[in-house]
Amino acid sequence: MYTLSANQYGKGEIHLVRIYRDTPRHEIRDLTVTTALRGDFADAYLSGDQSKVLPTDTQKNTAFAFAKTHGEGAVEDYAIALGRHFVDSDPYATAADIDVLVDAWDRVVIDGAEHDHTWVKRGPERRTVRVVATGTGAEQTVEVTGGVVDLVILKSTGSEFHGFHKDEYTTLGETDDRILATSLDVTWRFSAVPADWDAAFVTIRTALVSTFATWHSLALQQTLWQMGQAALDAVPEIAEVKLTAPNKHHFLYDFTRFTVAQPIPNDNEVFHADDRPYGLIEATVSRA
Ligand SMILES: O=c1[nH]c(=O)c2[nH]c(=O)[nH]c2[nH]1
Repeated sequence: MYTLSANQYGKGEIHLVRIYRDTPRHEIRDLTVTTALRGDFADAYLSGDQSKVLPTDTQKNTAFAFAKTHGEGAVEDYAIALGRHFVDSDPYATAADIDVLVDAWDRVVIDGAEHDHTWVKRGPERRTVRVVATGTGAEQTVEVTGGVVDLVILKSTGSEFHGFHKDEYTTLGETDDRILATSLDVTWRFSAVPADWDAAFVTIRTALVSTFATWHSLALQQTLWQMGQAALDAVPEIAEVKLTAPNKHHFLYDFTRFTVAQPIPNDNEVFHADDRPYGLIEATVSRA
């Protein structure tokens, strides 16, 4: 009467910190890893037979072990090794999804000199890596998606919004000068392996941020379209960019309602930063 249409299982948000301490100047890598296996696991649900289930606890242990044994390259290399390991070694897994959130730490600077082993967490922005490893041997495919979440960005001018469609419920005023602010979640799908995963991330992030800053915006929609194109221009190894952008509205505070003797001017200087609701603007930009 019913069918188990889909299932997957794994460990959520394995928070692991790897310190590289081969020299007095240590390095830190702060990862939050989520694993998910797909494959011949229906019995675990349908009859309660767990004989094919590699425990999520084991998946967690493997994530920690690989931080040491496969942690020398980029985060992408680590995630690829972990994903491949699960599909190569688990006879019941046909696919493994590895999602990684990377927290950045900035080195403490004392009297102009970077400290060797102390950092301050940057946040909230985090780099993301998603690896989907499917199949084994010659049939194996590995898809890599890079990205960034919670990239909060604001420009105080260079943004307009007017000429929009209006109906009997429209109250929004037109503007040729407003704050444009968002918290970007962006992913980009790799169609080829870049020479340097870290350099690809920096190049794409720079393209996104500088386009947001320099493009004179007629709407957040138009800005996203420009940012997506800039990312594709910057790194040939990516095939598609998905952008999700809440429009973090900043409303000019209305001082004209006050009965003060001297009217208080507000020439785009004082805003109410409204956290919700927000416009939610999304776009996927692909190579034609
Ligand atoms: O850039 C914008 N796009 C919209 O679709 C929209 N709608 C709205 O009320 N403000 C804005 N701003």
